[in-house]
Amino acid sequence: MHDQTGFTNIQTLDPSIIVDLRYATTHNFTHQVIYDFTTAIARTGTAEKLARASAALRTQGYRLKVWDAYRPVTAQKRLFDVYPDPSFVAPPNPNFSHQKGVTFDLTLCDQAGRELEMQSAFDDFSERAHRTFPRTPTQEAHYQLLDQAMTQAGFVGYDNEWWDYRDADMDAYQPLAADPNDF
Ligand SMILES: C[C@@H](N)C(=O)N[C@H](C)C(=O)O
Repeated sequence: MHDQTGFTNIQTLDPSIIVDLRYATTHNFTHQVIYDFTTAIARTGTAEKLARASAALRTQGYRLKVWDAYRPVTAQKRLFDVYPDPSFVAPPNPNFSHQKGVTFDLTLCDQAGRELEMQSAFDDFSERAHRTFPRTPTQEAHYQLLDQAMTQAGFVGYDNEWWDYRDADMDAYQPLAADPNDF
C-alpha cells in the first residue's frame, strides 16, 4: 500500500506549519543554494503524520518549523560532496530517508513563529547534535515537547541529529521522485 503513496504539500494539510527550507538558500552548511524549490513535500502518509504532530503541539501553544522535507537525490549528492560523513549526511540513495520523502528536519517554535532554544543549531555536525548530548532544563523541556509529539505521531528520531525525524513506516515506501514546484 505505502509503496504506491504519492507526495503531499505539508502546508495544504496544516498551514500553521512554518516552512523555511534552508537548502533553498545559502543559509546552510554548504553556503550554496542546493535546490530550486521552497515547497515542503513528503509522502502522503508521512505528511499526515506530521499534521498530527503539529495538531498536538498547537493545542499546547507551539508550532513546527520544517527546515527540510523531500530532498531529491541530486541535492543529496551536493550535500554529501561537501560533507561526506555518513553519520551526519547520508550518501545519495533513492531508497533512503529524505530522498524518498519520509523524513523531516524540523524544530519547535512558539505561536509567533520564534524558534525555541535547542541543544545546537541546525546541521551542527558535532556531538552537540546527538540525542544523548546533555541539555539544559530549558532545552530539555523543548526537546521533550517536540520528541513526544513526533514519536506519538509515528516518527522515529535519528540518534545523531535531534532535528531529524523519520517515518516509522519508512521501509514500506519504495523510492519515488517528484518536483516540489508541482505542488
Ligand atoms: C544533512 C542533514 N540535515 C541530514 O538530513 N542528515 C541525514 C543523515 C541525511 O542526510 O539523510
